[in-house]
Amino acid sequence: MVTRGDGTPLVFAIGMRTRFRGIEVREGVLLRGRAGWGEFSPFWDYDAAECVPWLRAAREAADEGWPAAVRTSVPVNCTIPAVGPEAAQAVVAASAGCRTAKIKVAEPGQTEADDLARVEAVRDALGPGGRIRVDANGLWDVDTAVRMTRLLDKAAGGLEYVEQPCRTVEELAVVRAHIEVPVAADESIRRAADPYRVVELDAADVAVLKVQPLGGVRACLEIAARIGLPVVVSSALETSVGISAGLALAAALPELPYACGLATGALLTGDVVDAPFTVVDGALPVARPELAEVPAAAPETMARWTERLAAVEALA
Ligand SMILES: O=C(O)CCC(=O)C1=CC=C[C@@H](O)[C@@H]1C(=O)O
Ligand SMILES: [Mg+2]
Repeated sequence: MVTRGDGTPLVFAIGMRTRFRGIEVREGVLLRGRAGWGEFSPFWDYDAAECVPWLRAAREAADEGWPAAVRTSVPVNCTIPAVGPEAAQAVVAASAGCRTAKIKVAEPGQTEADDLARVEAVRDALGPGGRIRVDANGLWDVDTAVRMTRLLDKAAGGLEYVEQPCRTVEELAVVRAHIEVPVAADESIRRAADPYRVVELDAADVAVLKVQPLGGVRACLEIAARIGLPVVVSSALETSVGISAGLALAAALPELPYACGLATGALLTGDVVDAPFTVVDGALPVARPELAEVPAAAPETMARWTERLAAVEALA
């Protein structure tokens, strides 16, 4: 495991610009190997066993590197947290040419009217040619998912897809049978014992692939080759170290029919590399940036991650 000069692991803690996925600080550990740097940064609601693929992804990045790229640039979507209409339009305006927007909906404590207003505002900012997808993170029941997808489809002037409208694969299948909007499976793949059940149950049109939760670029390429659905690459809100792994996956996929959710560096107030990824004309370059001087995290944060890493390494 890489350490700072004094033998402590390289733990980072970076503030989020906006609360997203219930977090306000993004933490993790950077590992160095002969191939470069890897990022191990599972969210804290993952237990040690669920963190094993995250560690495998970090070790793949650090020790092996990634398969050959078939493209040098990846189109990306902008990611819009559960913010008000004006703030949502500001994200689109600052997205440096993204033609696709993914909008968080079904945020706990917010109303359906909040979601409809946010989606309408994004369509207004994006213009008629842009693509809009929404992500409910599995928080709707089936009836709400059917009703809200239809309403959001109208508010958006057409949705590209609805991501994880309900929690279970069975529920996704029922919703999919009752709506016109394509369904993208995310948690039903990355937190599932069997990621292929979404196909067995005819529950999704699109598969979302995230490198860390699914165990690395090669593991994701295997799912992409076997699942028989078009895939979209999405981040786990990583620093540019972790994003470079997502870009390596997007670069190695034979087909890339959707803009990828890899511009999430915009959600962080800082980074761990000298030249953080910056969107140009709605795309990111396939690259592996050099590490900067990473400010030391607080002692209790260091201790927490050192303990977590040891616990997961014991299972890996
Ligand atoms: O896909 C994107 O546009 C950005 C990444 C993103 O939306 C997410 C990252 C990590 C966990 C979730 O909060 C969320 C998702 O569910 O896809
Ligand atoms: Mg999602």
